[in-house]
Amino acid sequence: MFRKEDIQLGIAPIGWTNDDMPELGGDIPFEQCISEMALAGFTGTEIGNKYPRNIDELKQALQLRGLQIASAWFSAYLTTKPYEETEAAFIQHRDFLHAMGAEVIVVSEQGKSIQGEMDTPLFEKKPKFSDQEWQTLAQGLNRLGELAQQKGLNLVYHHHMGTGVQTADEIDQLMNLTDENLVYLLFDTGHLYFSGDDPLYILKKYLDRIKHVHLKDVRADIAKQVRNGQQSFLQAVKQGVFTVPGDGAYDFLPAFEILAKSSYKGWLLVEAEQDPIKANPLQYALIARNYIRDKAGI
Ligand SMILES: O=C1C[C@@H](O)[C@H](O)[C@@H](O)C1=O
Ligand SMILES: [Co+2]
Repeated sequence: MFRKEDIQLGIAPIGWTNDDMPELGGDIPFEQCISEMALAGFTGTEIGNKYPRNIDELKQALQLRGLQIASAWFSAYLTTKPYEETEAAFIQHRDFLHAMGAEVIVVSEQGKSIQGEMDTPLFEKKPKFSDQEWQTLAQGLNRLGELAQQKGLNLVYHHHMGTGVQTADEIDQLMNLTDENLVYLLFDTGHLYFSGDDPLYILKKYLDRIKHVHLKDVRADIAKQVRNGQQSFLQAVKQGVFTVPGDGAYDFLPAFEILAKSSYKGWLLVEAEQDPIKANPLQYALIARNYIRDKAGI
């Protein structure tokens, strides 16, 4: 279905160790994490907090296992802090990713976000941006997008549960307000499904602006409990709302077909944060790898 030369397959470290909740997988060493990624058949990864920040050390550890850095998450605070603060941090992050050979920078606006708050109900307390905040966010992202391109990278915006850019309407708003040649989109199946939106609506509408993909599946019964029980994002993750493709409720086949027919070239990155005690990371990485081989033909 996909042409092998167009696609690189990666997996995020968040199934081994969760940066937001170190109690999930805090004891799993970095080397075990990246060795198991390679063993499961992946050739790339994003960055977790256990990864060495020394460029040569990180490159060597990855090269030994045939892995590359696909990208790394960047938290922007454009709506709540002076632009210059976000810009200074972004430049450092960009230069690190450039040195690591990545081609995209994952950006998420964390101003007003509740995704890291353990007791804040996800659906009831979801932030909403004012008109002024939307303008500030869009202008700031355009400027960051330009900075990314100065080093040959593209900014891909990560819509995310518990943030001001979560729903399909909010993604529409962001895409309308930002420059299509500076701000691109990261398509994350799990966040759209959990939000109650149709991932295919976003995929089809913004196919030309999607430059990075996170493959995340959802356990629908847990998603429903979280919504009805007024639980937080972190509580949802702890309970196992997310899992790898092939283990949850989302059928990836239509999305794979659309991407394969499009001009998409880049990463498909499995990302399934869950408790590694309940879901053995190597076992789940293999479930994902086999599912992708079966459904996407790569
Ligand atoms: O891309 C992501 C990065 C994680 O830190 C985040 O919480 C997760 O849900 C995600 O999609
Ligand atoms: Co993601």
